Amino acid sequence: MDAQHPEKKRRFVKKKKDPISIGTLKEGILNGNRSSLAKAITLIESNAAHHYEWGQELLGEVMPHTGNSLRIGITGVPGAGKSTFIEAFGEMLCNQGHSVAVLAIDPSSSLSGGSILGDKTRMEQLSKNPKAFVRPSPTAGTLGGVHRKTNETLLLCEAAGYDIIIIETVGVGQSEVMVRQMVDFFLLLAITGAGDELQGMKKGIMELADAMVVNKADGDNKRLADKTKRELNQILHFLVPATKGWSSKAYTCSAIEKSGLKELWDVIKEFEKTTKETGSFQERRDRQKKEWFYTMLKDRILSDFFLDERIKPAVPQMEEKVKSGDLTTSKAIEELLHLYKQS
Ligand SMILES: Nc1nc2c(ncn2[C@@H]2O[C@H](COP(=O)(O)OP(=O)(O)OP(=O)(O)O)[C@@H](O)[C@H]2O)c(=O)[nH]1
Repeated sequence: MDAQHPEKKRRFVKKKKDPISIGTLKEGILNGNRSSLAKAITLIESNAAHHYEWGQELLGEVMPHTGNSLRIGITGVPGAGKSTFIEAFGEMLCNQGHSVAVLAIDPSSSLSGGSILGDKTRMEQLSKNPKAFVRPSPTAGTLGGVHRKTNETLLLCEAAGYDIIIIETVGVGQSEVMVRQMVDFFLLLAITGAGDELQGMKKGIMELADAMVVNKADGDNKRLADKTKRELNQILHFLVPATKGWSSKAYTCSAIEKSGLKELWDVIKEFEKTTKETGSFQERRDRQKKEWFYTMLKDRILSDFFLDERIKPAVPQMEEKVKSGDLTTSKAIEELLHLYKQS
C-alpha cells in the first residue's frame, strides 16, 4: 500500500510506535519546542536517504521563519577557553532575555573519526538553561556534509526562535573559513604568552576576524593579556578588514571572572548596527546564500556523477588506463563525461 502512496510515506517519520508528521514537527519547532527541534536536527543529520528527504521537506516548510538571528562564529586554538567563554557569554545573553543556540563544528571528527570538541561533556551549565540550546558537532560524514548539516541546523534553530546563534569551531585551520561563510560576526579567541605573535594561527585566519579577544585576562596574567592585546591590535591594523566598513580590534576578557564580556557584547551590537546601516550585513548574507547555492549544487552534481550506475565501474577502469599510459588524463575524463551524459 505504501508503494502506491509514496507521498503519504514520505510525510511521516516512522518510529516504532509514534509516527511524527512533518506538520507536527514544524508546529513544534515554530512553538520553540526543544524536543521537536532535536528530532528535526536528527533528521537533518541522518545519512539515510529517506530522512534526508523528510529533513529537506521540513526545512522548506520552516524556511519563511528563518534569518532573524544574529549569527556569531567563535574559534580559538585548543585550550583558549572556548567552552568556558561560550558558557559565560551565553549565560549573560540569556540573562538579558536572549535565547541562544550553540552549534559546534569539529573538523577532527569528520577527518579522523576522533574528536577534539565532542569527547567530553561541554557547557553543562548552559545546556541546562531553558533559554539555551547546545548541540554538539555532527560526527559522521565529510567536512562538506558537516557544513550542510550545521547550516541547516542553524536555520532550524532560527525557526525555533533562537535570536543568537553561536557556531563554535576548534582553531586548527580546516573549518574557520567554513564557519566564516555561515556567520555575520566572527570572533577569534586568543591567549597570552604563546611565543610567536600569531600563536600558531595563520595570518589568514586573523583576516577572517571581526574582533579578537584575549581570554584569561585575570590574576597575574592580566598585564600580559593587555600586552598581547596591543600586539594583536598592531597586526590587525595592517590587515585587510574582514568586513567592509568595520575595523577589527583586539580586546581582553576573563571567561572565569566573567569580565570583559559585556564590553564585547557592546562591540558585537555596534557591529550589527553599523553593518546594517551601511548595507554590508545584508550584502554578506546575500553572498553567503549565493555561495551556499553553488556549494550545494557542486556537491549534488559530484555525488550524482560518482553514484551513477555506469560511471561507478568505469572510473576505476579509466584510472587503470591512465596509470598504464593507455589514455591521457584528459581523454579518460572526456570518455567518462560522454558516458555520464548518455546515462
Ligand atoms: N585563568 C583562566 N582560565 C581559563 C579561563 N577560561 C578558561 N580557562 C581554563 O582554560 C582551560 C581550557 O578551557 P576550555 O574552556 O576547556 O578551553 P578550550 O580547550 O578552548 O575549549 P574546548 O574546545 O572545550 O576544549 C580550562 O582549564 C579552563 O578552566 C579564564 O578566563 N581564565
